[in-house]
Amino acid sequence: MIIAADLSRAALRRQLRLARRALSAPQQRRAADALYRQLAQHPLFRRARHIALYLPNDGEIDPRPLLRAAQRRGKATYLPVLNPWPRTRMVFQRVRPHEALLRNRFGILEPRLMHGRQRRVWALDLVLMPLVGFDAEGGRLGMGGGFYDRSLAYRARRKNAQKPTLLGLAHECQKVDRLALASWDVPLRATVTDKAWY
Ligand SMILES: Nc1nc2c(c(=O)[nH]1)N(C=O)[C@@H](CNc1ccc(C(=O)N[C@@H](CCC(=O)O)C(=O)O)cc1)CN2
Ligand SMILES: Nc1ncnc2c1ncn2[C@@H]1O[C@H](COP(=O)(O)OP(=O)(O)OP(=O)(O)O)[C@@H](O)[C@H]1O
Repeated sequence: MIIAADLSRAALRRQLRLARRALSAPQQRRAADALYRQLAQHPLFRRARHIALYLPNDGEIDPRPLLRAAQRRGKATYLPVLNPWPRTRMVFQRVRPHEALLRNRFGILEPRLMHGRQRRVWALDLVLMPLVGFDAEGGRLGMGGGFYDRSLAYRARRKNAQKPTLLGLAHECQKVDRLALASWDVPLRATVTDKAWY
């Protein structure tokens, strides 16, 4: 059975979530600024016209400075929205600067579900992904819902699918030496932290 592996994954998640939640408000602000400086002038960000981001939750590094920069530059910006049915599905929906947001079942802010504003993942240029842990080989440990993995599952079947570029965003303290990849894990092009690119 795979219980031992599952347990260590769960324990790893707990530790890493504690570490990012322990960051103070000023540390979070500095990290968000530093992340912005790592990415805002990078060609992957500058060239992308359709970009998915997220709104920070549970101590995640805050990509809102990048969200605002993308909107200022006239890019289309998207946020993940959980589907009411099937509950395992997540879609990417366009979000505009002062749009009202609602809390989903995990307490994360998201736009109100509107089918006409959704875009298929493979038609996005860049997806900036939240994560709990990462390694330098493109490994990503998420919250455990499998939402990103499922929405990107087509990549495993079409290995040469180039779009979208996947970048993890994280605090430096979320780095681990090596994550065991599950069969459904979709490798990241890189993870960007407040300190470096991996
Ligand atoms: N900011 C952000 N938005 C995101 C994600 C994310 O990781 N970060 N997601 C990435 O997938 C999706 C939401 N996935 C999530 C999966 C589990 C939990 C969570 O907190 N689970 C609780 C227990 C479940 C419950 O409260 O009912 C927990 O683990 O404590 C939260 C979000 C979509 N939006
Ligand atoms: N492509 C897929 N098809 C079906 N089920 C999947 C797929 N990807 C992941 N899952 C399911 O989702 C569960 C959670 O996966 P995993 O622990 O890798 O999520 P995660 O990457 O941490 O979460 P998230 O992507 O939401 O941040 C797995 O146990 C698996 O059953």
